[in-house]
Amino acid sequence: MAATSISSATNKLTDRSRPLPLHTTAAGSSAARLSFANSSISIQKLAISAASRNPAPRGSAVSALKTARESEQASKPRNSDSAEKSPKPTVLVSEKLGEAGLDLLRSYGDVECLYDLSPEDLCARIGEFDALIVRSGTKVTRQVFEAAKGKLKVVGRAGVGIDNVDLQAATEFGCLVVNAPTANTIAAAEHGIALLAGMARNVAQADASMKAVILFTGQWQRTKYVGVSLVGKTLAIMGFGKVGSEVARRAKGLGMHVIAHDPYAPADRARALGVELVSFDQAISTADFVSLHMPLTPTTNKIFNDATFAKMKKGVRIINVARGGVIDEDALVRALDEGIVAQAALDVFTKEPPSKDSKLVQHENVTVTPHLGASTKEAQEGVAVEIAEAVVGALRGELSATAVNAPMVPPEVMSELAPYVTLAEKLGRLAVQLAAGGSGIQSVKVVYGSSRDSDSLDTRLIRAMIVKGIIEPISDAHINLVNADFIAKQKGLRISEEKVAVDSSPDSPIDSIQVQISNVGSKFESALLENGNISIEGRVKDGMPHLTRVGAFSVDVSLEGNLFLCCQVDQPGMIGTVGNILGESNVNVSFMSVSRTVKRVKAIMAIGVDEAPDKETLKKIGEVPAIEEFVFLDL
Ligand SMILES: NC(=O)C1=CN([C@@H]2O[C@H](COP(=O)(O)OP(=O)(O)OC[C@H]3O[C@@H](n4cnc5c(N)ncnc54)[C@H](O)[C@@H]3O)[C@@H](O)[C@H]2O)C=CC1
Ligand SMILES: O=C(O)C(=O)COP(=O)(O)O
Repeated sequence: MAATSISSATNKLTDRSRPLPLHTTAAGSSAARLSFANSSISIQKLAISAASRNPAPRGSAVSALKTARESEQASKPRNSDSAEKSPKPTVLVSEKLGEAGLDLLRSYGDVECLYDLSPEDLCARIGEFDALIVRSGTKVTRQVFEAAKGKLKVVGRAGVGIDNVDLQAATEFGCLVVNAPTANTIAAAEHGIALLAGMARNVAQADASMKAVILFTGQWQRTKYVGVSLVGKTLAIMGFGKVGSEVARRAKGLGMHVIAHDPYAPADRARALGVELVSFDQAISTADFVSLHMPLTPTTNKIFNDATFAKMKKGVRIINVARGGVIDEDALVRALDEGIVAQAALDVFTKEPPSKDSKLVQHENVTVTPHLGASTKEAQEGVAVEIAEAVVGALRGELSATAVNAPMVPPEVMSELAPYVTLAEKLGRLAVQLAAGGSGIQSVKVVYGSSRDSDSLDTRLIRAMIVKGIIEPISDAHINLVNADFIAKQKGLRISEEKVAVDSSPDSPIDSIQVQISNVGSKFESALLENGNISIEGRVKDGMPHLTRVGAFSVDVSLEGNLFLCCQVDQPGMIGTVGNILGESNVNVSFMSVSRTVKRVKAIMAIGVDEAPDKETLKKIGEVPAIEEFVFLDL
């Protein structure tokens, strides 16, 4: 058997006492259950936590999987009270959004448009909403997530840049962040080209001066605004992504020589456009025009500063339609004053709007626009629909393709893994209940038996659910795919994964899942392997999760209801004895499996029960002389 290590998440955080500020879920809400998996947990819960107490969209353009809610509604009587009273999800739109997007949102939830909210007002109102849709003007800070008190499930950024959203805080609070990355690309590129050409020919300055001069003196100044030509000049595109590539394409059409710097851009895309990828220094030192198209990140923050301006060709011209923060604005003013930078055309600023006395905005060699890159009618309609679809999809429990802070799990992987999702959570729950109290769980190993190779086995979903199963019973955390790894880290839980090659049908992604907890004692010592790890293993059989191994014992019991594990002397009459005690207390046995390692020495019984036995019943079982140990587990 070949074992392959898949991945691991490690951390050393040990503060177990601090409650995590996570939102509450409607765990157990029937509305949040997936029908296709016979599953008692939901992808909704998993992706965004109980976000789906909502009716199905009416006539919406959202392309989506049929939701659990829809299936459930369909199977309910028409006049079902609970269905009628289900509140619609609430959506706050805090900046101007195209009508088509608003219509789509309104077809699904209750939408409130509250433009120009102050940060305080946003915090005061946010607790009423399941979703928030913003553009670049709303700062979605940690305070906003705190004020949401767990209600907020998704933040939709109607545009590309998500630097105004505190992603770390969103992740910690289990809130999904989605953006609309494609609909404004052309608009931003066209604005970049407009600024490039307008700056080169002093269009804005000439326009302003002509209006002012004609009004007051009637003069006609033609010599002051002599420009520079673009043809044959070198343009450096800094950030060769969607917008950068489109600017490059257009600049080529203007006869410019285009080079680009982007550490992550594929060379073939550049080659296809006739663009040479060069180093940062080569780009800035050889270009006549430098156009910025990278995101604002800690790495790119003020990446254009005194030192970088000093490396530029004297008389360089700069265009920025990306983010103001990539430029040290004071350094740019100095470079303009010294003539290193001849001109700058800026759509974006470190602080928006910039202060009234901004030297940069006032500079005579600077052309400015108030963050208009995405502001075309076409782009705004497109962005609005793109973000509305993503937000509605997220509220319906789908993992959006534009999720910014969650792993993207394609729908086909989701549906294939759905039965294992249930199994994974139950194994996590069982494993943690087998751990002896008092000692913190720090190390969990998950072993997947699979005939697939590691690359085609996407285990993020499964891992998240194991984490959920382990952590939720012992804390107040509510775990979903967004925050599972983060919370595991917070709790000091190291999860390592291993794949063991087995000869099973390639149609099923996973044959078995084994969860091992190391370095803790067990309440049920028979669950320990020789290496001292608590170990349980499960499989999906006929779509249902089964427990198939406890420690070294093979069992086979469907994971439904609750579970007894008994270890007893392997002798006749044990099944009857325990069965009688349960029967006398009206506890119905649903499944039973007996396993032993050595005949007449030791055996274990795994007994599924529909009802939780009372204390007296448990006491009676404990008093059976041949029973060495037993544990009652809540599934
Ligand atoms: N002014 C406006 O209204 C608009 C501004 N934008 C901004 O334009 C920028 C680009 O947007 P897209 O092209 O859609 O994003 P994108 O993600 O497609 O492209 C960004 C590119 O920057 C590259 N990059 C990252 N770090 C870099 C670094 N240190 N040096 C060089 N390149 C680096 C990435 O590899 C990526 O290829 C973003 O900042 C976005 O917020 C986008 C749309 C409208
Ligand atoms: O999409 C982006 O990154 C933008 O900068 C556009 O911003 P806006 O939505 O126009 O505030």
